[in-house]
Amino acid sequence: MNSNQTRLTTPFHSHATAAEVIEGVDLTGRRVVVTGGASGIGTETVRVLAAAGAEVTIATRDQAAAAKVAATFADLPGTVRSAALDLADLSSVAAFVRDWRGPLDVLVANAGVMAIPVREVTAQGWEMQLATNYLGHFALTMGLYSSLRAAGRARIVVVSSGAHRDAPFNFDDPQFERRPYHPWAAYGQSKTADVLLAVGARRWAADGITANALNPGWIITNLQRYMDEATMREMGAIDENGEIIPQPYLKTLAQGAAASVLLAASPLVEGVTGRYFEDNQEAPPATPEVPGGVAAHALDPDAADRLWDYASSVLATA
Ligand SMILES: NC(=O)c1ccc[n+]([C@@H]2O[C@H](COP(=O)([O-])OP(=O)(O)OC[C@H]3O[C@@H](n4cnc5c(N)ncnc54)[C@H](O)[C@@H]3O)[C@@H](O)[C@H]2O)c1
Repeated sequence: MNSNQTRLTTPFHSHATAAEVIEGVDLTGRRVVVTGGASGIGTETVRVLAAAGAEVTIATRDQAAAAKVAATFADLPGTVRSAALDLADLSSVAAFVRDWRGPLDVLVANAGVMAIPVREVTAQGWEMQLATNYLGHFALTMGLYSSLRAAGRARIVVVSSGAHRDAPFNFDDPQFERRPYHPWAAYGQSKTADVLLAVGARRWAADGITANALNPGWIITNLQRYMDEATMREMGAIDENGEIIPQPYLKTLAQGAAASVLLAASPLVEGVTGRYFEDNQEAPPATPEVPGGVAAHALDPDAADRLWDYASSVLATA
């Protein structure tokens, strides 16, 4: 959102479900890719889009899990299939792109890893959280650009996180080669990069392609596997027995997938691009006083263009 834009609001409350936000929408014939769709928020996103009639491809490393998910959804009006994709391996991204045929209406860049405790690198030597959450998705988006353009009114949906607020993109040392690695700094930076991906894609508006980012909220999934019990307790997520504490802000999967589905399919956001959503609304600017919101560093168009150039140069040297 820049200063000339009014903030987009929807009739949906923060805990509306994914099914509720696209009630009555018919996605028959719409072709959708959901990365990381074999678990968590991604699976619910797949389910609701296929329930509305979409042809959904789960792009995933785990083919067995994806096959199980697809079998569970066999009775839905749409179709669900799976295809191999490892975002942390450029050759896998290239193979997915090579095998994709025809137009693509919606790309949901959902897959992610969070807070890997010790710096890991990919086959290309890239820091794992940046590579998985952002660089792999950037490569995928670039590779699928002509398919998105061919769809006419394609949408890119990038699943970011509130963690973006703590971490501007560090152009001096994005890969943590000189500064000490920190699991949350790396996660936050990758999620800032995800918002900037949506902002940078405004260059494709003339092709009918829109791109928006979102924070799904806090949902207990496999994502928290690197968080130890002490951290979960500190965050108020679990009690002393390791039981999840019900929180007003904690969301179910059905609620956590709502913003993804809203941005993927709702007519309310037709033509809207380069924005960041939270609790099913376009987020206000983050301030120290109020929790939530979008940090200015994530919507900065200059940073978005600089990051686009950075990612393009990194991919070119791989
Ligand atoms: N759960 C939350 O509270 C929360 C909060 C904010 C943001 N998010 C974001 O939501 C998205 C979905 O997370 P989730 O909570 O459903 O967790 P999840 O762990 O259930 O799902 C993440 C998916 O990404 C896939 N993935 C990981 N690395 C991959 C790779 N290299 N190639 C292909 N796929 C890969 C995993 O296999 C998994 O299916 C993530 O981007 C996450 O950062 C989640």
